[in-house]
Amino acid sequence: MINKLVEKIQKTNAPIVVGLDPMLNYIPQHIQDKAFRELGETLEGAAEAIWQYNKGIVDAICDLVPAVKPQIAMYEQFGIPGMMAYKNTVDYCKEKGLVVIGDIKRGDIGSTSAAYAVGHLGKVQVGSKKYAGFDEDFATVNPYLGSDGVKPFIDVCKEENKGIFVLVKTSNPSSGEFQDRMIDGRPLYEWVGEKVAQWGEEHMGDSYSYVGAVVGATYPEMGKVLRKVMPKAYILVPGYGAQGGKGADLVHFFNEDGLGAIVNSSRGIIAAYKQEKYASFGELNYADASRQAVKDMIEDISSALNNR
Ligand SMILES: O=C(O)c1cc(=O)[nH]c(=O)n1[C@@H]1O[C@H](COP(=O)(O)O)[C@@H](O)[C@H]1O
Repeated sequence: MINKLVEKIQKTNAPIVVGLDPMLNYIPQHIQDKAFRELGETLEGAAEAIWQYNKGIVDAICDLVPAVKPQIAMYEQFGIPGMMAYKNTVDYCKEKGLVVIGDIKRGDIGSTSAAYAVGHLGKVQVGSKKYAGFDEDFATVNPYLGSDGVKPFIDVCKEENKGIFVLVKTSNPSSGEFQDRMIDGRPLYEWVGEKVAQWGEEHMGDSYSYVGAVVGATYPEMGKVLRKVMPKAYILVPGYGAQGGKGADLVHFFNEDGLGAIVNSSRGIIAAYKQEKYASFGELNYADASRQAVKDMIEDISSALNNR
């Protein structure tokens, strides 16, 4: 999967992942009205609205980008119907040839992590049969329970040729509360980055590891250090757009070959039609606004990389 991701990034020339983090208040009124007419103002109605909204966006952007990252919380809040919308989204994106990064941020004690890994990336044994559950291509993993929580994911990744992105330095304002704490003269995120590089050696693709890292666009200086600490880890970089990250902040997350990082934007793309810049598209053409926002993001990142 890491090889497929790298190939698709090279083919599209777009080191970009579109975050599918649907909130009801981003969903155009006509989509909500139709779903509520059919299914009522219910969890089912909300899930249908999310699914139709996602489908419109995916159809509009699937030829431009290599990957999408559905954030499971946005679906989970709508209970079982929400989870069905998540699964439909994962399957639809895969059908469209997109690499799917399930943003599930799991991590627990060993046996529990193993169950999460099987449920999202692997196959569960039922009697003599095996079934895939959610079947994403990659998942995000929280490593702060230590190796026991991460290793089961790596084991499943080896069996299934799938990958993970391990949280190293997150984009949120309070991420430093714990992650920046100095331990033996180095911040905790650097220790975690070093561990990611070691875990990564266990499962290498052609040029990058199946074990990637998450480092927020909002901390470019730390990104620069972490790029060197984990030379073979693909870095998933959230925080672009809505959280303030810009193309110019991102250059050090990439290796000299222009590879090594993939930048996420969720609200900045999927709710683009709500921004003044794209308002002329109108609510009905929300997906065209998302397409234009993707093109602008590609341009912003390529020109930053060309000018470095
Ligand atoms: O793992 C992530 O994707 C993630 C890590 C991180 O440090 N910061 C972060 O924002 N994210 C996710 O990236 C997405 C950012 O969304 P926007 O701010 O709307 O682009 C959300 O799905 C977050 O959960």
